[in-house]
Amino acid sequence: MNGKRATAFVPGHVTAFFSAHPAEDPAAAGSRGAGLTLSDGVDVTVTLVDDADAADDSPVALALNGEPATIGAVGDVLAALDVRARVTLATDLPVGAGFGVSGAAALGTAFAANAAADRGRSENELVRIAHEAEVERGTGLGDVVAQARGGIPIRLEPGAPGHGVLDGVPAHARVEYVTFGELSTEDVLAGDTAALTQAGERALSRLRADPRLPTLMDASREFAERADLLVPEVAEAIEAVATAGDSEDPDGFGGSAAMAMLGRTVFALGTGLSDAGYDPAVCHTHPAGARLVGEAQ
Ligand SMILES: Nc1ncnc2c1ncn2[C@@H]1O[C@H](COP(=O)(O)OP(=O)(O)O)[C@@H](O)[C@H]1O
Ligand SMILES: CC(C)(COP(=O)(O)O)[C@@H](O)C(=O)O
Repeated sequence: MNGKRATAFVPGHVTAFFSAHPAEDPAAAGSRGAGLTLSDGVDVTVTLVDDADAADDSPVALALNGEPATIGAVGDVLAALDVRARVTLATDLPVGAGFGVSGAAALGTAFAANAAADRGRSENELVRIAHEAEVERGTGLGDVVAQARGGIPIRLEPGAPGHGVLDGVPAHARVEYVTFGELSTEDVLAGDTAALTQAGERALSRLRADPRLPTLMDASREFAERADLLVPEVAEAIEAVATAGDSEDPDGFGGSAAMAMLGRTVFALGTGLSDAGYDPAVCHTHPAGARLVGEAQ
């Protein structure tokens, strides 16, 4: 066992709305859209493993909150960097529920493996490697570039650095969320995305004309309906938050909830879900993007 290791933190990312833009080159493929990066995220620790210690040919052994797990993009990132490692993910976020955990795992693995194995890649190169892995696995399109940026990213053009163009909503907010279960990103992305993409482009035009949080939330609600993605539990919660929304909310975001793409998850600004009688997880928008948080021999 070589034992050299590094840890990266990557914020979670809920997509408010998106349009899908496939392309042959995975660096050019991606999505347009907008979402919130979250102070709840994923700590990714990469520990190098000597060839002699590796049980088989696979470049990675992955654990998620202490349990063995498989996230294809993580192995692909290690292979791209020619690194063999154990990867451990620690997160409070639900998996498969629209928080971009797979994107965070891929991006955090890229940052931490580069540091642990001293691969000398730049941030843009690492973001591209993680983005390509995520796109090729069909587990996400725009989470990685959003998580590399932080804040409240607007994805104006799809793709990795060199292709994609990002902007942001200059704001900060308390965020509440409740998850009712998983929704398969792979299944939705593999299906017919024409209606979804039309709805996503419309939502993006609205946000570009008025880059403020209330508009982002409103465009997100309209997107979920037009793209026919709303699930009943989430629709009910959005309605309940709207009804309770007249109560005093210190952040002034009363009544604003929307569905996280792609999960059976509702997120609200301020105290929207608490005011509606739910018992949500609470975090904030995250001011910065993915970063290394530690290295050790
Ligand atoms: N326990 C698990 N539940 C769901 N997905 C898991 C689990 N362990 C690993 N995975 C992998 O994580 C991916 C889901 O990642 P995530 O980004 O959280 O979902 P989403 O795309 O909804 O945001 C799945 O594609 C799956 O391969
Ligand atoms: C919405 C999605 C395509 C998937 O997001 P998630 O399910 O969180 O992986 C995202 O990557 C995006 O491009 O906005």
